[in-house]
Amino acid sequence: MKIGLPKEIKVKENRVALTPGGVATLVRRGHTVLVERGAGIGSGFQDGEYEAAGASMGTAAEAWAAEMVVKVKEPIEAEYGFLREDLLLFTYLHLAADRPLTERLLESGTTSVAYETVQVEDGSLPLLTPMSEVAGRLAVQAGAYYLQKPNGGRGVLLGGVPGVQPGHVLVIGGGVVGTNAAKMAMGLGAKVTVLDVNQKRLAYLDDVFFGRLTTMMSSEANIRALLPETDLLIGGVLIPGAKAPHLVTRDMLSLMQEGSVIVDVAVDQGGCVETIKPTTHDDPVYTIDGVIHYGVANMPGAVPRTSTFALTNATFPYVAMLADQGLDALARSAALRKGLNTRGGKLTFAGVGEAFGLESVEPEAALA
Ligand SMILES: NC(=O)C1=CN([C@@H]2O[C@H](COP(=O)(O)OP(=O)(O)OC[C@H]3O[C@@H](n4cnc5c(N)ncnc54)[C@H](O)[C@@H]3O)[C@@H](O)[C@H]2O)C=CC1
Ligand SMILES: CC(=O)C(=O)O
Ligand SMILES: [Mg+2]
Repeated sequence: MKIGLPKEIKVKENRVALTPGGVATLVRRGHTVLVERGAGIGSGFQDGEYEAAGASMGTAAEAWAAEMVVKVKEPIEAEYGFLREDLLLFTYLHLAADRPLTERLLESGTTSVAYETVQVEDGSLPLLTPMSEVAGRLAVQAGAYYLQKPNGGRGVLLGGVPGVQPGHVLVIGGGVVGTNAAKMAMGLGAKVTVLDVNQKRLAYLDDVFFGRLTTMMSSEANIRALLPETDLLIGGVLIPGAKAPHLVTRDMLSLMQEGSVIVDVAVDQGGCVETIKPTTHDDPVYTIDGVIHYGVANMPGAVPRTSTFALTNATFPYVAMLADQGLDALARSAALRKGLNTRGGKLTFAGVGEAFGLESVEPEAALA
């Protein structure tokens, strides 16, 4: 198969979807890989390393002309023109929060497989997990930074010092993002509370962290009770493929202290905080009612050297499956089939259909 690897052009997105090692494996298996010049630079991979791995180097248009394009982030407007009916696109899409892209994928007839909805039998999301680990950990670093007075925050050191209370980190959603955020926050010495609606998850966190954090059922009453004492709120809620529920509403901001910080990692699925909107690494925060909001939708892009390895470790087996088997891979792998979001002008992911009031069909029907 001809596989294209374009350079990411979202603001400060320095990850790349294949390492030179991944390219070498694909070439050994008989595939042709076309890499856009400079695609790996942000992650520390020179063009020469891709050439040595057997790739041809070219322009964005040449990479996009391949049968399958592998990317990291969703196509942004400047890339919409590359979408076409005989293209297989494998990348993060987060369509439930992006109507324009959903429409362009449908109009163009592109076959798109979203990393974040590939789902294995135990219900976990193997291609989202590594980036959620990164983003959960980064959320605490970002939050600690913006809590500092010169950065606009209320001047709280998360770990406190002997004789002074630590900061309080409230994590909503105790999945991968939430657990990694909680670990980092505890590592700094903060007081940590995790909310989830999944009792089993709360029990797991309670067992693993043995009283070092507090778990509570996620409910409006509990959120309202906790907000006045929260210095840093981290949003890590996910209903796979669907728009996130708004658990912190606009009126609740007045319960928070001035200079407290919200990092809503779930922003890529619309966010669990009503007032969050997507921001970029160039301009990551804004303030509403005295509360700093951080809404970067590609947080792992800030640590590309770590993230590219973590992402490609997880994606590569699926890239190889699609390269070797083409669309048959979707027929054979139930996990990959869950990743199918659009095919031949049809929407194949129900959560996206529900977000926009669009009709969706089963992936099997669109592939038949
Ligand atoms: N901004 C960024 O750069 C990145 C964003 N993300 C996003 O972070 C979000 C979380 O991802 P993961 O942690 O991997 O998901 P996950 O599935 O591991 O965890 C989500 C948790 O939310 C819980 N939940 C569902 N409804 C809830 C409610 N009403 N109240 C409290 N908890 C609730 C679930 O029970 C689950 O434990 C996703 O939207 C993901 O796309 C992930 C990586 C990077
Ligand atoms: C999950 C995601 O969207 C990211 O890593 O950028
Ligand atoms: Mg996004």
